[in-house]
Formats: sequence, C-alpha cells, structure tokens
Amino acid sequence: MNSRPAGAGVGAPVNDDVKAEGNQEAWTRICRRLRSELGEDVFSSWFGRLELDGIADGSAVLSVPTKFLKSWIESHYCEKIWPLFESELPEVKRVSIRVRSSRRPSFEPSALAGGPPGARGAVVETSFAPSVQKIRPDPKIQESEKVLQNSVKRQIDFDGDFVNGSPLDRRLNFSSFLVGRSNQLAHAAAQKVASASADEPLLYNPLYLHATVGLGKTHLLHAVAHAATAVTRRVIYLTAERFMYGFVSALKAQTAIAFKEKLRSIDVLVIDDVQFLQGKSIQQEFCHTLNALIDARRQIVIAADRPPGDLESLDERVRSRLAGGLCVEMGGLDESLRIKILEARIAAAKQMHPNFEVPASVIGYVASAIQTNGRDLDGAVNRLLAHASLNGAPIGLETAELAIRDLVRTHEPKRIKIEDIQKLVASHFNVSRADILSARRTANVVRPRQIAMYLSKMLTLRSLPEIGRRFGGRDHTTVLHAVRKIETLATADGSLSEELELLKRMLME
Ligand SMILES: Nc1ncnc2c1ncn2[C@@H]1O[C@H](COP(=O)(O)OP(=O)(O)OP(=O)(O)O)[C@@H](O)[C@H]1O
Repeated sequence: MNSRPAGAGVGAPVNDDVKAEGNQEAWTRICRRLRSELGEDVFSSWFGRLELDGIADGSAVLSVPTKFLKSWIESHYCEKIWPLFESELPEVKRVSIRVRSSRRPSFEPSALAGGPPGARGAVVETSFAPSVQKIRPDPKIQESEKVLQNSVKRQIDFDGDFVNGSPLDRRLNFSSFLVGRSNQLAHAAAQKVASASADEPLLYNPLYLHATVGLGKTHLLHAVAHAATAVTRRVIYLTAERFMYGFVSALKAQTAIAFKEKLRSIDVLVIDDVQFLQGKSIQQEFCHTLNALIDARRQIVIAADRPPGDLESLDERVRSRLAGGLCVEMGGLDESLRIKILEARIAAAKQMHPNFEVPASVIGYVASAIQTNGRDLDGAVNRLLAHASLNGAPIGLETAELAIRDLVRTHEPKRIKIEDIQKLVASHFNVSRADILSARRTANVVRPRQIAMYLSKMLTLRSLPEIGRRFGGRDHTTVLHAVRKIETLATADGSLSEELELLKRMLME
C-alpha cells in the first residue's frame, strides 16, 4: 500500500491532522517555488514524484520511487531544497529522502553473502540537514553521507558517458532467459528483433513489452541489446530516467543537437521503465526520437510495467506511437518455469560454492511457495545459500521454510486502475462516472467522489497530484481533504467503514 501522509491515519487526533495538513500546504508552496525557479520540465522530471511523507521531531521525510532519483536530487538539488524548508518550515532541522520501494537486487549468489539475508525490500534512506550548524552530527548519517558521496561520484563518472547508454549486465542474455508459456511470445519477438540484419524489414516496431515487477522485462531488454550488438548493430540501452537526464543535461550544456544526433544515428534503441518518463518537452523529444527512428527504419524496443494505454502521465501522441507496433504482455511465471529458474540459479551458485546442494523436494517447495516473480526467486536462492554456508549443513525442507519465510506471499496484489474505482463507485452510488469527474458539488455526487478518491489513494500507487488530475483536473489538496474526510467519517460510522471494505474487496477480486 502506498504511504499515507504521517498523522493521516484512521483515528489520528484532530490536532495532528491540522498539523499534517499545514505541513502539506507548506510542501505545496515549496514545490511551487521549486517549479517557478527550475521551470516546468526540470521540475516534473526530478520533483514530479517527490512526496512529503511526513514531519516528526524536526525531521522531514520525503520519498521518491527510485534510488536514481534519490541520489540525483540529493546530489544536485539539496542546496535548493534546504533554504525553502528553512523559510516555509523553520522547525525542520533535517530532511531525508527515502526510496518508496526497492528494485532489482542482484542474483549473483556471491553478492548476497556479504549482505543480510533480509535485505530485500529494504528502504534506502539518507538524511541531509538544512543547516549543518543546527544538528548534532550523527555518525550513522555521516557514514551514509560518505557512501552517498561516493555513489554520486560514480554516478557523475558514468553520467558523462550517458549517450553510450546505461550499463548492460552480461549475465542477462538470451541463454540465461528461461522460456515458459507466459513469456514465450515476448521471448520469440525479442529474439526476432535482436537477430534481424540491417536490410531485413522490421516486423515489430516498436516492440513493446509489459509486465508487473520482476517478470523478466529488463532481462529480455539486456538480452536484445547484447544480441543486436553481436550482429554489429549500433545499440543504445537507456532507462527512461537516463533518457530524461541525458536530455535535460544536454539542454543545459547546449549540446541538445549532438544528443539528438547521437540517438538518431543508432540502429536499435532500447528503453526500459518508460512509465517513468516525465515532462512535456522531454516527452516531445522522446516522441520526435521515436518518429525519426521509426521513419528511418531503426528498431525500437520498450519495456514498461503497464500497457501503453495505461501510461497516464504520457502524452496521447506518445502512447499511440508506442502502441503502433507489437505490444506483448509477459504473464506471471508458472510453476514449471519457476522450477527452471531456481535450478539455473542454484547451478550458477554451485560454481562458486561447490558444496551447495539443494534437493529436488526443496526446489519444489520453494517453487510452490514463491509465486510472485523472478526477483523473489533470486532472493530465495540467496537465502538458501546464506543458510547453507552459515550452518555448514545440507538444506532440508525445514531450513528452507525458515530461510524463505519472509518471501512467502500467496498472491501478487492485483493492480487496480483509478478508472475501475471510479466506475465501481459510480455504479454503487447510482451516479455516472461523468458526475464524479464533473465540477458538480451536490451532496449525492460529492460523497461518492470523495470515496473514489480515498480508494484511489489506498489501492493504487498514484500520487495525490496524479489522482487529482484523474478526477477532472483537481488540485492535490482536494484529494488530501477527501482522503482525510472519508477516514474520519469511517472511524465514526461503522456502516461506512463496512461499505468501504466491501468496495475494496470488489475491486481486489
Ligand atoms: N524467464 C526468466 N528467466 C530467467 N530469469 C528470469 C526470468 N524472468 C525473470 N528472471 C529474473 O528475475 C529477476 C527480475 O527480472 P527483471 O529485472 O528482468 O524484471 P523486470 O520485469 O524488469 O522488473 P521491474 O519492472 O521491477 O524492473 C532477474 O534476476 C531476472 O534475471
């Protein structure tokens, strides 16, 4: 579930609510000032997904969805953010940014040997202070700042070379990609585009792959980039964030023309996580690049966590361009595919740890217990390996159960769309969806609208501004007000709270 603003929980004292609302208003002012200082594009690229989670004991906690954004904001914009906090919220003595969810741990068995087995899903957080004199040095924070400085340095070293693409992982290739019913179409299409020679007609352009987390999109994209490079085609693999950063940096350095030329001179452009593309002129540039490459018969391969039509933050033209080639969904991994992935990971681990033995019964148990995604299977093998090396004993079922218990979830949560919430709530309250999106303020429309906003915040990962936009272009403070209002009413009114539970269940089925 997405984080709610601190103090906004059901039954939170009214004073806390008022304070939290005041903080959110100050945060809105900070954002407004940042937007006017930096311009719309830079703001929406780097700050569009930055949220204020809450303020407590003089510490403000902000959050972003990726590590990259976190370190980028910390390294480039702290000095802009601090003074704004000082003037809008003088009681804040420290600001920290955390990553809302973690992504992509390595499957290299040796990589986990040094890390704690429970590291998956950890929140990455680093603090920085608005004014160094105001805080007592905290050794943990100093340590993490050092780590951050080093990582920022590496980032800069790398960023200088961004047009050559994001780094490719040599382990993510076609031979390590295991094929099952759910991904065979995506795999076949990826192989086809990767192995095509320059004079062959392009059958699937763009090739658009989509799936929920950890189902192998990035793996396939890296495989395409490796294979296309091997047939001597010029390939660039970029995450959407690298693309944004590359474009914004090129604009600043007045090298935008070189940037565009470089991108348009390649044979295969591979872009990952396109759902993160933000900013009007960045999207325009992206659309121009797509058009120029497609017209010049160059291959484009894209991955995202949802189909093109659901990329709400993208311009309609970009969405339709993306949907104009072959669009393939990669489904969940079935049990036989999960077994194959586990066997391959265990075999890879055995190369470095020859005594690592996992009986077939344990593999079968892990494959049936972990149904979520490849990343969790990697995590399971890492945990088994850690237990085996710590105990020096072969892995039995009991040890396996203990080792992976934090990874065992029965179902991947269903992805719920705001549109579905609006439709269900409208029909439940006997109004139309158009009423919910309209400016009408009669009581029979206002309450369902607030309930739909509340459910959108609770059941989707959309931010308050995004929800506001999807409800007829309303401001995020209206959404926040609706969420609080419904929480307060539901605390006092048992039948409303039951009704909300019922709607949630219907949406999650
Ligand atoms: N079919 C597969 N064969 C081999 N490994 C797989 C397969 N599917 C997923 N994996 C492994 O699962 C892990 C997660 O996959 P990957 O990073 O490609 O997922 P993703 O779909 O890009 O996820 P996200 O949307 O979170 O970026 C990787 O280690 C990947 O190698």
